[in-house]
Amino acid sequence: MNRSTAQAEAQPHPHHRDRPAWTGTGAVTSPDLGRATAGARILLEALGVDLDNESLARTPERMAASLAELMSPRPFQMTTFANDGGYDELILARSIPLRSLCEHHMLPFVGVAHIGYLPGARILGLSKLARVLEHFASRPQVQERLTTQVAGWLSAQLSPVGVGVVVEAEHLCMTLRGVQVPGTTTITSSLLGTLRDDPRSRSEFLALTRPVA
Ligand SMILES: Nc1nc2c(ncn2[C@@H]2O[C@H](COP(=O)(O)OP(=O)(O)OP(=O)(O)O)[C@@H](O)[C@H]2O)c(=O)[nH]1
Ligand SMILES: [Zn+2]
Repeated sequence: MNRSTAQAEAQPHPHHRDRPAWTGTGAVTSPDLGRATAGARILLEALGVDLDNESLARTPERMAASLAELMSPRPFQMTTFANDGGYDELILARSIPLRSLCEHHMLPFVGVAHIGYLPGARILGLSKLARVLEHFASRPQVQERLTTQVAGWLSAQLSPVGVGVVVEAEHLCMTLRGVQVPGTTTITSSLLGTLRDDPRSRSEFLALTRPVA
């Protein structure tokens, strides 16, 4: 068993260029909750919210803590195993719940991801497919980048034959406000290696990620 840590990636990095290549952009640094609370108070008061009652008095603090929580991925161990049996078919985790924060409005987007790969010499602990999704979702995001970051991470960590990631999500900035189109979901995908280049593998992956009727 080969264990390396993804923990370091979640630590603050003063310079973006110091991050591992697969990190991509957008991981947050250590939050200053005191300053965030003061900022939330200013924001709410400027928006005309009266904080002078028991229920709302601690709302700036809760707001700061909630946003920080949504941007704090849980550290996880990266665990791979030798592909001793020479398994060479798709490994796919379907309908993994997803929550992230739209970086344009700081409102949630929620949905599911289907994450799969065709293994090479190593296979990944299954839970890590969900953990890596949470890892990249827990930061200000756009759905396209989230999708490619998860695929890029799997590719870099496992050197698999192919990788496929499909994300389907509802953006509250689009359904609750702004254009207000409830029920609209956005689908993004990132296919690498054989899953991108070989039409049969590609169709099999995309068929398996379609909603079950
Ligand atoms: N490509 C992409 N766009 C996103 C995502 N999340 C939100 N957006 C879009 O970001 C855009 C920001 O557009 P702006 O015109 O600057 O903001 P806005 O005035 O609030 O726009 P409306 O949402 O149309 O009211 C909007 O079109 C959002 O739908 C995402 O994950 N990917
Ligand atoms: Zn948005």
